[in-house]
Amino acid sequence: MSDFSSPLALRIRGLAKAFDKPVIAGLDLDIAAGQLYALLGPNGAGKTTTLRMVAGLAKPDAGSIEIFGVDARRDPLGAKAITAWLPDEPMLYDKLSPLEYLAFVAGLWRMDPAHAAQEADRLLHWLDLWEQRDTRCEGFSRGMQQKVALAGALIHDPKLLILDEPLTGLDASMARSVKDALRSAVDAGKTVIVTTHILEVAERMADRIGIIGGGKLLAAGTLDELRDRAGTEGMTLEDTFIRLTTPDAVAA
Ligand SMILES: Nc1ncnc2c1ncn2[C@@H]1O[C@H](COP(=O)(O)OP(=O)(O)OP(=O)(O)O)[C@@H](O)[C@H]1O
Repeated sequence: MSDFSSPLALRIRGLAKAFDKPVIAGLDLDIAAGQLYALLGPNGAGKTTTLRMVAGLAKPDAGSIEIFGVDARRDPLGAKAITAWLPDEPMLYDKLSPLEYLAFVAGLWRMDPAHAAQEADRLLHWLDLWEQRDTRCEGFSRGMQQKVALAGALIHDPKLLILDEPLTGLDASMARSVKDALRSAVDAGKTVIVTTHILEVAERMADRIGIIGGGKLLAAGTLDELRDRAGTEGMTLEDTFIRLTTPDAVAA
């Protein structure tokens, strides 16, 4: 059962991108608003490339991308204003403290400084970084840096939040705290897209899952829908993923 009663946060049609060979070739993808969506696929399937095109960091060769109805190719600034992108290795200015970093990012978005300071307070409390607000980021653990980067991604109150492998390298407790933050962002009305190789994360967290392979969307749906499609009822997402991404997978 598809859930497209809510508006679409992301609508992709016919997306194509080649480097020395085609990576994405005719990708169609719909993601409804207010969900946590996990984008899966084998190594090199083009997940990061797709999401970089959505975030306006790579130019598609063909196709269309709409973010909450905003055409990201015609109106890149309008699309960026409602989108946050968190790469797998977020870049922080590590000589800055979290408060300074957030003020800097807010400045790039030309936010009103008083409003930005309020938002920074709220985010730093929410992400449990308040005690470290004036400490330079350079000494922070990877998980803390990830959370500062997440705060930076959220400071301009984007509707769509895209995170590339947000849990890589985090210990169990930090991973839990990032997962909780993402879930509460969805509960607060945001749409969150994550890529992950940790299938258990997709299995437990995602409202819907999309699997990319061969440059296209191979399958999408809830875990149960994917299992139905793969004929792996009662089996794990890993079994389902392997079934759907092997060369004789069920055609989309
Ligand atoms: N800037 C680039 N120049 C040349 N090739 C690139 C570039 N970016 C990506 N590629 C190639 O595009 C393909 C898809 O890469 P991409 O990082 O999008 O895959 P992915 O699904 O995110 O993979 P992974 O799961 O391993 O992170 C790979 O073969 C990669 O080498």
